[in-house]
Amino acid sequence: MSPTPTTADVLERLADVIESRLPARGGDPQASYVARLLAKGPDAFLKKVGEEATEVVMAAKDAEHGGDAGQIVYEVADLWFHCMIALAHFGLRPADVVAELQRREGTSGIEEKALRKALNREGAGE
Ligand SMILES: N=c1c2ncn([C@@H]3O[C@H](COP(=O)(O)OP(=O)(O)OP(=O)(O)O)[C@@H](O)[C@H]3O)c2ncn1[C@@H]1O[C@H](COP(=O)(O)O)[C@@H](O)[C@H]1O
Repeated sequence: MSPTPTTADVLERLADVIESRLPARGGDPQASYVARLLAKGPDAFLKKVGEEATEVVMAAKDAEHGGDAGQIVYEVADLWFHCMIALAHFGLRPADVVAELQRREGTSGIEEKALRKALNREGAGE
């Protein structure tokens, strides 16, 4: 029996497939949705990122009013997928995002925001 794939396995495998669709890797826009978006360039896939983010918001608002929470999963999957296309275009991997989240682990958002404000004030010579 094959082991259950971890979240990281699935993201890494998808990132490999997306990378294989890059124009520099010979991705075929006739045969692949990812290759088609990558060939069109950043405006095309960034537009999709914006649209999918809006769809996540709409699904969450629906769920708040008694709609199906499963729809949020569906829309977040679309959003992550299109974000991964953007990452691939810029030579980045899901592991880079995970590393950034790991770096933030244990730092309260409130603390981090206060530190950022203090640094900005210092930078402005206040
Ligand atoms: N995870 C996905 C995935 N999620 C969503 N989509 C596609 O994303 C597209 C956009 O979704 P929308 O809901 O916005 O659909 P739409 O409004 O018809 O799209 P547009 O006309 O605006 O482009 C749809 O065509 C979906 O099929 C995906 N297409 C591919 N993958 C993965 O990427 C791999 C490579 O795909 P290809 O490059 O197409 O072979 C696949 O094997 C999958 O693992």
